[in-house]
Amino acid sequence: MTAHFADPARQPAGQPHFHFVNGVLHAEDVALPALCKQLGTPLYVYSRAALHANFKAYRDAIGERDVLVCYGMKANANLAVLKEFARAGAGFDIVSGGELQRVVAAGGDPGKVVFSGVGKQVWEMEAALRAGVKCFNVESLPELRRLSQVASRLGVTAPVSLRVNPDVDAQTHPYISTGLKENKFGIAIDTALEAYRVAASLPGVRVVGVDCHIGSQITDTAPYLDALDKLLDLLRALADLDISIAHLDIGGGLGIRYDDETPLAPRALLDKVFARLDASGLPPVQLVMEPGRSLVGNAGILLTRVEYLKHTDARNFAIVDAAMNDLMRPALYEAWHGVLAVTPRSGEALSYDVVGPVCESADWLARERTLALREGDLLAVESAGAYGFVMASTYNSRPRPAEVMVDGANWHVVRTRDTLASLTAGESTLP
Ligand SMILES: Cc1ncc(COP(=O)(O)O)c(C=O)c1O
Ligand SMILES: N[C@@H](CCCC[NH3+])C(=O)O
Repeated sequence: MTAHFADPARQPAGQPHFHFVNGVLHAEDVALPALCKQLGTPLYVYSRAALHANFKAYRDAIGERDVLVCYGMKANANLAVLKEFARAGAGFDIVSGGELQRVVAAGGDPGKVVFSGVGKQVWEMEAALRAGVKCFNVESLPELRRLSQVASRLGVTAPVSLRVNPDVDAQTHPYISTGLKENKFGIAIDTALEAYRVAASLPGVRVVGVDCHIGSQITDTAPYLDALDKLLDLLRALADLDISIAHLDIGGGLGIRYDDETPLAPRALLDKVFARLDASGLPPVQLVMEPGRSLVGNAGILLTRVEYLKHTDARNFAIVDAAMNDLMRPALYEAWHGVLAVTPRSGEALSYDVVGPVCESADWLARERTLALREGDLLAVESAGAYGFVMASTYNSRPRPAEVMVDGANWHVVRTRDTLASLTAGESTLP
């Protein structure tokens, strides 16, 4: 198929499976206007081929090394997405009992699940122990003690890593940095050895690994390597205490291209990590990774239709039918997402703020974008596959959008739009 880019300067950013064919945006071989006609908007569209291409980038970088990729499923927890990664052999990084339930429902192997999160509840520990997860990434001493008690009561021992907070600056948005000592995550690196001693002494847990995750949307290898050096020192100290470690988990966080960022390719990071491990003089350990965004972010877009064009003295607004409740990242982090006309038109282009119908001034998807628009036009919000639908809410009593997976020339609705009835389900009024 020949792809004709309406505006070669503005192809979908880093999204090879979304492309213009004869001036119309396609997902793989599916023309998006026809899809919207059938399913309505707003609509999340994922490319199956893109998911697999992203996973393959990890596999190719891993080669023959012993690395388990545990998909950080908080980025996109749709069952169809999980199933693709489960079939490809991925494990999962979960942060709740609900995520565990989804992994099982998607056919994932609990034996390849690592359980992260600072606030694990007793029922979640019990469910994970019963399912037989690979490891609990424990984030505090109180959690460690609780886990030991819960496991002892069930007559099992819980496999644990301690999530170490290495106090490195991941140079990312402050809301998505997790490896600084002022962040709530993990156990401070300078107290980690003592925490491992405690772990080794507790009856209900058994130490299997060391874990770390420093943040998200990281585009440089340096913070990872700074953290790794600290973890390797810890491994040496643990070896001196005869505490043996089977795996080292370096977390996720690899950044993607939203605008003009250079993404952090798995190979660029892993080649350097392997070199450090090989030079460390330590016995070989399995490496675990927890990538989320880099597996799904550029495998998805959000389609929306222009309801109104509103021109004021100060601004031109394209008021669209998607809003901050559907894609929260711009409102929450002032995140930049590309916006493309699905069928770009010639004519006068104006600078538009693309905004939704929600009653908040933070309800914008993009600002000051040069677009030639008419009412009824379709827009694609790029790089919406990660932290898109999963963070959607029904604020303003808006049904959450449907999700569709495109596979070549076929597509499948992998989650239907919320019904209006579902918006009042479970509520009752006083007599
Ligand atoms: C513990 C943990 N692992 C993995 C991830 C996935 O991160 P990312 O989507 O940036 O790869 C996150 C989110 O930042 C996380 O908190
Ligand atoms: N929700 C964030 C990422 C959070 C990472 C989870 N620890 C985002 O959209 O960028």
